[in-house]
Amino acid sequence: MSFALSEVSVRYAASAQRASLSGISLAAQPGEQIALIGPSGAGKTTLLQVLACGIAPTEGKLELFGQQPWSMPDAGRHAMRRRLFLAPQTPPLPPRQRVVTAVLAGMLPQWSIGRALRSLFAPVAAERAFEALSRFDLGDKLYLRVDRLSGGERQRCSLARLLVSEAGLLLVDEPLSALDPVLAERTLAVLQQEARDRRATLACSLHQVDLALARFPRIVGLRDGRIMFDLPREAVTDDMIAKLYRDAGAPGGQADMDAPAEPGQPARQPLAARCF
Ligand SMILES: Nc1ncnc2c1ncn2[C@@H]1O[C@H](COP(=O)(O)OP(=O)(O)OP(=O)(O)O)[C@@H](O)[C@H]1O
Repeated sequence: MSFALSEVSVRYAASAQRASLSGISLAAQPGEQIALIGPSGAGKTTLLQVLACGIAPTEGKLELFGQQPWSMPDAGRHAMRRRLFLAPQTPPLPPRQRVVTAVLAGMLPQWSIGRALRSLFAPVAAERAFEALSRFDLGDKLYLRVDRLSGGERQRCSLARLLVSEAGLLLVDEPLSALDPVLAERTLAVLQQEARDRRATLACSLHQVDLALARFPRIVGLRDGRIMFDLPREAVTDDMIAKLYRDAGAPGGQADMDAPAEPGQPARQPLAARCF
């Protein structure tokens, strides 16, 4: 098993009265490709952060590669993080850094401190960065400064980091948000091919539902921190998608349903429970 979440809940200190994830159970075999879909605020980023050991579950259990990272000493958990790669929604690329250095940061977990320091001054594997960037049509940007890139180029530069990593679990958070439809399709194809080539597990959050259904064999629909469905794409219906996104964030959505009922009125059912 690449990962297994059982009954995982997350409450952020800043919004502790409401769980951002509620009792999530989800597991993936090596090599599986899973799309996470759902409205804004559904908990997709939080779920990826939990899988990346960036956030400890408030309740429940996380297993990665058959081990429980939060039962380990810090050093063991850091070692485990080297086996996964999280490409965040907003890439943390230093603006004044050259693209080559930013991409090679994806290799840092494999390098000694000496090699990492040397590479800051003279990139030690520039050809790897060039190959990765070329797969996203950015080979000519190798020595440009990051702040000279467009938003879409920066996003793909961040994904090139994933290509030079050696991770077996690839966690990708909305990788296509700054890309036009043609580039989005090509970029996703590169990510999925890379995952197949290295037999890595890929979990990818997407707002492009059509693309998710067209390209991913397994679709997980999240809403209000809960899994609404976890199905092969052939089993996902238009009705399920409509319900997943219906009234999300609008008055009458989950937040409204959580409000106490008026005296004498029956307690209101959460929206999720009504829909599914
Ligand atoms: N650091 C934080 N502190 C407090 N609440 C947070 C924090 N991060 C996320 N949340 C809350 O947790 C919930 C889930 O957020 P999350 O970012 O996981 O959703 P998402 O599905 O990735 O949304 P989007 O599609 O808009 O990126 C939201 O209600 C959000 O406000």
